[in-house]
Amino acid sequence: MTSRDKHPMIRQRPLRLLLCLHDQAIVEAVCRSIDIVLPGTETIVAADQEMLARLSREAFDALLVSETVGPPSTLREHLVKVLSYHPGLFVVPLVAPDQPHQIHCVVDLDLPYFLTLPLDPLELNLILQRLQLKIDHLGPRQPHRSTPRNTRQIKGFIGSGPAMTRLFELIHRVAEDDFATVLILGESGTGKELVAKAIHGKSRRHAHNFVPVNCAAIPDDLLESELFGHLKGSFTGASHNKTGRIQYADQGTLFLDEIGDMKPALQAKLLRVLQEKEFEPVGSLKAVPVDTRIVAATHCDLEELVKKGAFREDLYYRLSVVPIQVPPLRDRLEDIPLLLDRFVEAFTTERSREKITFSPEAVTLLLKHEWRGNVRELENLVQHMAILHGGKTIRPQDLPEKFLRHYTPTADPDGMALDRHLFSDEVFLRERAELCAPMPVEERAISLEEGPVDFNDLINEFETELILTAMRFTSGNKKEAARLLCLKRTTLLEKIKKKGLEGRWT
Ligand SMILES: Nc1ncnc2c1ncn2[C@@H]1O[C@H](COP(=O)(O)OP(=O)(O)OP(=O)(O)O)[C@@H](O)[C@H]1O
Repeated sequence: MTSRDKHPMIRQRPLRLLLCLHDQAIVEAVCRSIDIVLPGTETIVAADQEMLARLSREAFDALLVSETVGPPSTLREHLVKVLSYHPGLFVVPLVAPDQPHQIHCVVDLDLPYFLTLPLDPLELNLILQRLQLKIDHLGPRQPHRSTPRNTRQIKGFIGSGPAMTRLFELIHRVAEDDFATVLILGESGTGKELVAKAIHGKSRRHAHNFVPVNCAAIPDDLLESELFGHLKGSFTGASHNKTGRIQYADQGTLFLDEIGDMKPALQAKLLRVLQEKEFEPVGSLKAVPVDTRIVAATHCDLEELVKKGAFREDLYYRLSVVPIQVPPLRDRLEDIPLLLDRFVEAFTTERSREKITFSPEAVTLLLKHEWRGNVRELENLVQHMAILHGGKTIRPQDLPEKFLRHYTPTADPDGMALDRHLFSDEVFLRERAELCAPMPVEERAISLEEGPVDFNDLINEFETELILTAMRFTSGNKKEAARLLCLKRTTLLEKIKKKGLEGRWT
């Protein structure tokens, strides 16, 4: 009879432990003790970069963690994140007594269990026994991640770290005050439009229209009548009265994306709407009252534009009553596993495709990427992978080249070098191109020897061909075409309209 059989209250559920330890000798010592004290335990060893990703995706009973070779703050940073995302997890840091910052970290975070280095086998065994007891009394482990503390989550909006928690809090507060103008700042693809929609959705205006206008995608001469509307005959081509988008946003929210691209004459007219709550359609002298909340967004440095005289200072101050900064994805890498889950679920369900999963090694590489295109880049990657590898687990060698800078093929048990070419970007693009016939984007040799070329004409022509290609490829599905081109749907719609391309892809 074993010692466990003598204690009927102790169940025999095998445990799952995550070890994030930075010395192979310590890993071996811990594994030896586990084999003796907790036989049958599943032990997973992870590098510190993949620790958070694994904890988000899989269920573990405990984490044993020691400090990386990185800066001294790493252990604390990791522990703060782990404790806030997984409050029920049994966390045991391994600390060196001659490293005061490590001891402070345990004390400050009020961690009940820790081990000191060098490891004392008796101390280790004791901790492991406590772990078994605690877990058997607490019942089954929580599947996957738990909801972060103090987060007022917003449906469909992924974000778990402190910066996103603050953002959600701000969205709720701004939504309650229904008049203040909001200026959303952040790099392209960080989710500025999602923030604007969330503010609208949480405000009392939610039953009315949310009207987005991309100021960069509409030609300057059309933007005024798009926004404010016009009277029949007010200019050549104005064959009928037109209602402006601002009117559609009455009682609702007008979202002015890329506000930094708005020309000064129009800025003055917008300022009037903000100050007087009324506007005049083009060609009319009669002011129309309007009750709309204006939410603007930009990836530009508006203060810099003000200094250069390209943006009105008074409008800048009017717009930025409440500035909201959306953090870039590289500053919130902990969200990547959650975003992956969400985008896989959304894309495969919407397109009736087989699901994909990302291997821990692939996730580790994603955590090292710079994400200049932010969340939109991640969303596009998921779609790219789901098209190519539906039903499979994505391994490092399946990822596009740009993710492999930190990858060592020798560490790849499957021999990346052998099948890398099968999954490259070029193959993906070729497959996609073959499906898309006829293919209007031709190979073109541009020679400057024959004289100057018109840069704008060429770019314009290429843009047209690119849009037509995407529209043909998606059989006229604008939403899907916008995805393939990494554009917002509204931007694509504006471009199609501006260039008169409607129907030309058939
Ligand atoms: N936190 C998030 N959770 C879930 N999806 C997100 C999140 N952030 C962004 N997305 C998705 O990423 C894509 C890009 O987001 P969005 O269009 O809001 O970015 P943006 O900052 O307005 O981009 P741009 O500056 O190019 O206009 C959208 O499909 C959006 O739904």
